[in-house]
Amino acid sequence: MSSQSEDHTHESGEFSSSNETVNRDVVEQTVNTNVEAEAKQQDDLVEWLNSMFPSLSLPPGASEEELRACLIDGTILCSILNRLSPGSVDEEVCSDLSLEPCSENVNRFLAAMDEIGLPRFEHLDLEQGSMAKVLKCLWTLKARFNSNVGGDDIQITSLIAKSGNHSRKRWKISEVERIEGIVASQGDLSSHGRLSTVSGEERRKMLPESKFQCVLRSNVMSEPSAALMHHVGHKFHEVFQLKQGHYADLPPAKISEMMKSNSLDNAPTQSLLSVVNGILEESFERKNVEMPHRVASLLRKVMQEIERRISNQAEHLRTQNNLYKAREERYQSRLRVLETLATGTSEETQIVMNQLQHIKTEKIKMEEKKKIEEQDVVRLMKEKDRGVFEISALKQELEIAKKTYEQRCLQLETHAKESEVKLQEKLNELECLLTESRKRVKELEAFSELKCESWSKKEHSYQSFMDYQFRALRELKVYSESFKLEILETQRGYSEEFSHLGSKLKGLADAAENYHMVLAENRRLYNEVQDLKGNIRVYVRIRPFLPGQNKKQTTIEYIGENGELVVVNPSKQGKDSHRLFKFNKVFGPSATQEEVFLDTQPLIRSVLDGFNVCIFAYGQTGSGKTYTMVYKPLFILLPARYL
Ligand SMILES: Nc1ncnc2c1ncn2[C@@H]1O[C@H](COP(=O)(O)OP(=O)(O)OP(=O)(O)O)[C@@H](O)[C@H]1O
Repeated sequence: MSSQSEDHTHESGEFSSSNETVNRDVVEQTVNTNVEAEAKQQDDLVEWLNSMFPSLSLPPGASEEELRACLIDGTILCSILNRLSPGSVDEEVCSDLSLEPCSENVNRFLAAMDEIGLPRFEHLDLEQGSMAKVLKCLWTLKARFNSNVGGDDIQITSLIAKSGNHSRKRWKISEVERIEGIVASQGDLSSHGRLSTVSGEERRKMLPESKFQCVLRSNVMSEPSAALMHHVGHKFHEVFQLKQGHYADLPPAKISEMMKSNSLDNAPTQSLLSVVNGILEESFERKNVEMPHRVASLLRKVMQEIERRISNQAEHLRTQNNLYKAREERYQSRLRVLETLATGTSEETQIVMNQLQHIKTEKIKMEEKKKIEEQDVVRLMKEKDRGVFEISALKQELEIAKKTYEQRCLQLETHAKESEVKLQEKLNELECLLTESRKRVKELEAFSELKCESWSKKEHSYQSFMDYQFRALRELKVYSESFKLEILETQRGYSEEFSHLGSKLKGLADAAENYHMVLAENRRLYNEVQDLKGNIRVYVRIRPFLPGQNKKQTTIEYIGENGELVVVNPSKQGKDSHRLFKFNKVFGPSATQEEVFLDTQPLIRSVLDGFNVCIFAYGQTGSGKTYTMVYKPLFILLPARYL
């Protein structure tokens, strides 16, 4: 298959040997070409299968899946092989193929293919994925076995060579003989140029001849055609028919004729070599006898012809080598293209695998969902049973309720009849009451008439009272007018008095202003007096004995009115025992808090006048400093004008 597509590509020139960088267009073209070729091969296969097994009735252009469905059980495959090569698969087994597992049939077919030596496929190729390998196998089978005697002979030859002895065991002897007969009928394959398609190893097996003879048989030795051989090579045939020692006896005219003509060019190489061998053997036999000049010339001429052919062969081999190299490069580029395609296909396969994985995941989810739904169904069935049970219970309850309701209705009807009787009685009573009420209404109407009369009398009396009040009101208005006149008169008198008092008040304000001036002067004079009394004054207060103290141990001997104080010192004698001190004032033990405050009161007045004053107490602990300084009713004694 690849060989054909390769040839096709080569013919159409889609791939050139210099196409190192394969661009996308070329790739696409190649792919399209391959796809078209594969589609054609697939159609041919379908046609072939239909021709072999009409019962299959495969549609033209059947898809791979249709072919897979047809071939997957292996029956058709075994039948094909038995048709092409009867006995490849056991007939008895084949007749019972329907009872065999599918894989067994396929196994037999694959084993037979292995024995024959044709390319096979794997089970997986037949079961899933691309059918390319399976189709390729069938195509090869068709190509190899379909070629009969008049068909592609070299393919049959190749098949035999490849199959070897191993495959012959399975093949019928008659079949092998038939094909070998075909090969034998080919004669000299080199003359037809068909051996070139067979590999060197196969060629060696097929033609176990000497290397030299193989060279002679090669088509690249510029052998003359059969027609030419028939036309001009008869002379060499005659020479070849000569017995040893006769080359020297050939007439010179004949040798000249052979050398002058184009016979050498057209003679087969084998004949030329036979001539050389003959001449050489003859010269060896003659030993010391000199070879005739004409024979030597013929030998030289023949040798020159052989050399020319060998050089042509070498040139041809070089050309072939270059051709093979070019083809190899072309194959390399095609391989790269196919690798690129394979990479793309693997990516697509990866995507498909991912999608498959996704589908599997979704399938698992769906199964889980289905399980949940089944559980729901079971639950719903249970709920339904429970509902049915509840409905039956409710029906029973409804029956009971219905009976109860009927009894209740009967009771109510009885009660309604009793109530109706009672209501009738009540109605009678109410009619009696209505009659009585009407009587009362009449009585009340009479009473209301009486009341109306009394109310009319009262209205009359009220009317007279109102008239009296209106009269009194008019009188009051007259009085109020007179009062207004009096008030105006009084207001006038008051305004006169107010103006008089204003003049008096102005005089008083003037007097008060003079008074303030006098008062300021007085204050100034007062503070001047305080200054004159002394800015620093020292007072002494003698604390009385506290309860529990001995009153006889006093050191105060004399307290003068003018601030003199005499203190006695018992530890000293004479004049030094008495000391006289002079202060602004001395308060004795009997002096009260009020007395002390009265003496300091002017200083506090000076403070209120804005002068700075400081009073502090000095003395030993417990001498009465706090007692003296703290005098709570101090402000009560301030003169009223400073408050
Ligand atoms: N003139 C007084 N008349 C009666 N009791 C007094 C007099 N002076 C002081 N005392 C009494 O003497 C005691 C001591 O007085 P005070 O606490 O005033 O002394 P002090 O000098 O302030 O003492 P300290 O320096 O420890 O504060 C107090 O119990 C107080 O009542």
